[in-house]
Amino acid sequence: MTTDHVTVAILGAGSWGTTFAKVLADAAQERGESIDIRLWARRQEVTDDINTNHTNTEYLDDIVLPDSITATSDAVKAVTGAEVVVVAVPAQQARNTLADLAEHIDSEAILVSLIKGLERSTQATMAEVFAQELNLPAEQFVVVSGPNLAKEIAREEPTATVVACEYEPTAEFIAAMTASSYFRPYRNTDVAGVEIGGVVKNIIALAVGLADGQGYGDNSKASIITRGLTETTRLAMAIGANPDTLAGLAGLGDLVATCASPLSRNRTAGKLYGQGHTTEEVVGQMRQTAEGVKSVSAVVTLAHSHGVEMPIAEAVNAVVAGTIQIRDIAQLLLGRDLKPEARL
Ligand SMILES: NC(=O)c1ccc[n+]([C@@H]2O[C@H](COP(=O)([O-])OP(=O)(O)OC[C@H]3O[C@@H](n4cnc5c(N)ncnc54)[C@H](O)[C@@H]3O)[C@@H](O)[C@H]2O)c1
Ligand SMILES: O=P(O)(O)OC[C@H](O)CO
Repeated sequence: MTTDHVTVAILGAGSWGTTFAKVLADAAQERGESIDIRLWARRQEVTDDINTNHTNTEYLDDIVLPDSITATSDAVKAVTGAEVVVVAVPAQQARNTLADLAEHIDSEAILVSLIKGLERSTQATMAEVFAQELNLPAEQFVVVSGPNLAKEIAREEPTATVVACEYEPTAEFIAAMTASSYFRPYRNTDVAGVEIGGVVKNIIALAVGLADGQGYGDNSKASIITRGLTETTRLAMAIGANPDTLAGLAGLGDLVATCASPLSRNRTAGKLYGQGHTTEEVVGQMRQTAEGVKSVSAVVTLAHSHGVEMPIAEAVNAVVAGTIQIRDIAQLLLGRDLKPEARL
């Protein structure tokens, strides 16, 4: 696999899909290689903004996008002939999006998931959804996940990430396509660990936002982050992941970025809950995807099926479902049986 003259389709021209297009374009330019990036946007006004002004103002303000990115509202046109297909739609839309395009995606194409969510109705990871819908071998599935707040990356602020594939040469290829002066990818073969890290950190960020909305300070938030990492790691190990992955960029790294940043949509949604808003009100106010709200019930169901204890995720699930009063959460978590700190 060579990185020169690659044709890439990106499905989803929101914050991260558009930013990732810029990452690929800038990396190719730095290597002195050409790349053809077709970004699929559902709405014509987004397509027009990208093609005419080289901006995606709705999601990325006045960030200028490289010329090698073209937008189309025709998803079939975007994926036809693409050697790499990147998927950046919300998790609950992944299956339908792939099913609609399955016959047009090249059987040898590499599929890259940027998604940090589980499918709510099946508790499937994106690795599972992609494999089921495209009959995709593990060697062709890559997940990219890490402390990657899109707006910071679009401004070319330095960051690292994880590019995971069970077949290391594929991860190596996608890492080579993304590496640039502001974006440093590390390879990993632990797809399950990388995916779970990205999914559960959104739920922990909701909990941190909740604490914020309640007016609690840094001790409460540090406690949630630390114990949140413990329960994330427990779930990841139960589905066969390597605990080291969760101590890395796709676990701890992303957890810190998301829980600390006012840019995080999950943390912002959590804060609204903490201020007393209902799920209907929170979803109504959020203009972008907060995956944790949709994924939390699936995470809790998955944890139950593996006999894994996840008290913070359980509490967030109860808040999202509207079955608990916000003021009762602290006592729900602090009133549990005392036990040794042992991490796992
Ligand atoms: N924004 C970030 O900083 C960031 C970083 C890393 C990972 N992610 C993950 O990337 C994924 C996408 O997030 P985002 O931030 O780009 O979201 P976003 O809300 O900014 O954009 C989502 C995109 O999906 C499209 N979309 C919405 N519903 C759709 C449907 N029914 N069918 C097809 N397309 C649909 C939207 O039009 C939009 O283009 C999420 O899983 C998120 O967790 C986001
Ligand atoms: O804005 P959030 O909460 O979806 O988080 C964005 C990224 O996942 C951070 O790595």
